[in-house]
Amino acid sequence: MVVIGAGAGGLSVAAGAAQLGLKVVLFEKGEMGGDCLNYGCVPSKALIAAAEAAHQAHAASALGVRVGEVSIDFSKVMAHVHAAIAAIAPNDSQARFEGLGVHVVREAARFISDRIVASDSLRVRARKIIVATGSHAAVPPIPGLDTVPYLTNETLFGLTTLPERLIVLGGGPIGVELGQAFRRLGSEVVIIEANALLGREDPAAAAVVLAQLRADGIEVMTGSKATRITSGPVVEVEADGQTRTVTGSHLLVAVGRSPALSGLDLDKAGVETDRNGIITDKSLRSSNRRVYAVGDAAGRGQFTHLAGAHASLVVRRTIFALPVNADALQTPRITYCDPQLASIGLGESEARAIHGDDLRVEHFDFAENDRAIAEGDTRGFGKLVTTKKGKILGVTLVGRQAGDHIHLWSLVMSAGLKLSQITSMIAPYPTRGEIGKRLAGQWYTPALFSDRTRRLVAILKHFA
Ligand SMILES: Cc1cc2nc3c(=O)[nH]c(=O)nc-3n(C[C@H](O)[C@H](O)[C@H](O)COP(=O)(O)OP(=O)(O)OC[C@H]3O[C@@H](n4cnc5c(N)ncnc54)[C@H](O)[C@@H]3O)c2cc1C
Ligand SMILES: NC(=O)c1ccc[n+]([C@@H]2O[C@H](COP(=O)([O-])OP(=O)(O)OC[C@H]3O[C@@H](n4cnc5c(N)ncnc54)[C@H](O)[C@@H]3O)[C@@H](O)[C@H]2O)c1
Repeated sequence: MVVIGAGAGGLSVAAGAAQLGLKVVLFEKGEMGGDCLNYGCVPSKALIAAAEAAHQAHAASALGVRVGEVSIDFSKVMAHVHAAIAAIAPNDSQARFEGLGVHVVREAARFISDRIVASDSLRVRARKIIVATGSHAAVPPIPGLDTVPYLTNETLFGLTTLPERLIVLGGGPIGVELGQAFRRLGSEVVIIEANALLGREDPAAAAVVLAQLRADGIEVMTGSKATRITSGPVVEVEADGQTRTVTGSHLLVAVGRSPALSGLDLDKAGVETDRNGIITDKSLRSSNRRVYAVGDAAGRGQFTHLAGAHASLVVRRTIFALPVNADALQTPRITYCDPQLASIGLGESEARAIHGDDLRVEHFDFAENDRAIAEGDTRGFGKLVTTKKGKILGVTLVGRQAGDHIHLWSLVMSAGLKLSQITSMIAPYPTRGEIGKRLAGQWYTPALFSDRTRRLVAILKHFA
């Protein structure tokens, strides 16, 4: 087996296949661990941890805790970011994978034919080839952008001084997480978003995040398109037919991701692609029956946990010849801003577009959750969307640590559990996680306390 790319997806396939006794050649042209370890999840969450600590220090006075003046030592913050990468790196290292029996080649790979892959020093004829080359920051064709220096996720974590005024282009998960982190570390931040902030998520949940970003002092411009960029950087922005300029000290481009497929010579292998990535069937197989795609390169979503899920499907399919279905995966999505926004399955409007009136929506505010009250942080809510018969279609949670509380729903949806199984669970008190059981319980409330049930109880009491 040949695996191209040693990120979350490629490493998981390589580890699984090698431990099952296959001969595996793994090509990696950059850092072992790919985007997640080096330029994505790990450094961003380490930066967010520092920003959160600064924010909590400021917020402590509301709970009666006085903290002295809070100041940021940016070089120490960055040292923490790089220490987190270094602590996790051994898991993804060349030495570890060679120890598992993988032949690791630190070179760029490309297709020579439908089953031959080559790098500068090696040529391999493979039975199965897994493309796990990930994605990179999309650079939009905004006039002038190519004439000014700008940051992407690949260069941002190399900063040695805190940006004075950071302009963030794009209000998706990357722009929101990093924009808020830099604001809380002391930068002035402007987020320029062409449409709605976190536009793929429930609008009411995104509004809770938007309110917090503004309370943090971030200037969030929604419905605002960057139309020209000149040095400064100065960004010309169009909104509601008006043009205004935004000036900063640094510019971060976070307007989406493009699959990293250039230089692979996929046409020589007959592998078809579209703008999202390699076109695959439900078993993640491409138009070439020997070639599979996983992770960001497969264009089915961009999450480390999804890349890992793809890897296990590909191992099952290619090694055990078992049927698998990547179309049926239920993938949780979490934006690690504060408050966190976590969701799985369909949002309310998507569900309505598919199921029309055959829909029920349960809503529960953290303001009614005892733990949230005790913590003095009642921002956010949970929303459960089902069919009228109770089939679970999706869940959105927005609030402190919402990401940890979407796990329940990930299990429920992937295992096809019923709402009644959630209500029969004992949820420990007082936890924010109780919101899951409350949403499920609320679904039964109208039927439980209906006139019909009362009439039934009136009859039963004569026999009890
Ligand atoms: C700032 C940021 C924050 C993120 N935060 C999160 C998060 O909190 N949670 C989450 O789930 N996801 C997060 N993501 C997304 C996550 O990083 C990606 O979904 C994940 O890394 C995809 O894994 P992958 O294996 O598909 O690709 P990658 O991790 O990108 O790995 C691909 C590898 O292939 C190599 N490669 C490419 N072409 C070739 C070639 N021709 N030959 C040899 N090697 C090649 C690359 O060098 C790279 O190492 C974040 C992304 C960013 C940018
Ligand atoms: N916590 C996580 O799991 C996490 C964190 C970061 C990234 N990711 C993954 O990486 C993906 C990419 O994130 P992203 O935020 O770069 O992309 P995105 O596509 O999710 O959001 C980009 C935003 O930029 C806006 N935009 C596009 N062109 C613009 C322009 N010219 N001017 C102003 N705004 C413009 C879009 O409207 C969109 O809202 C995510 O969708 C996610 O799958 C995950």
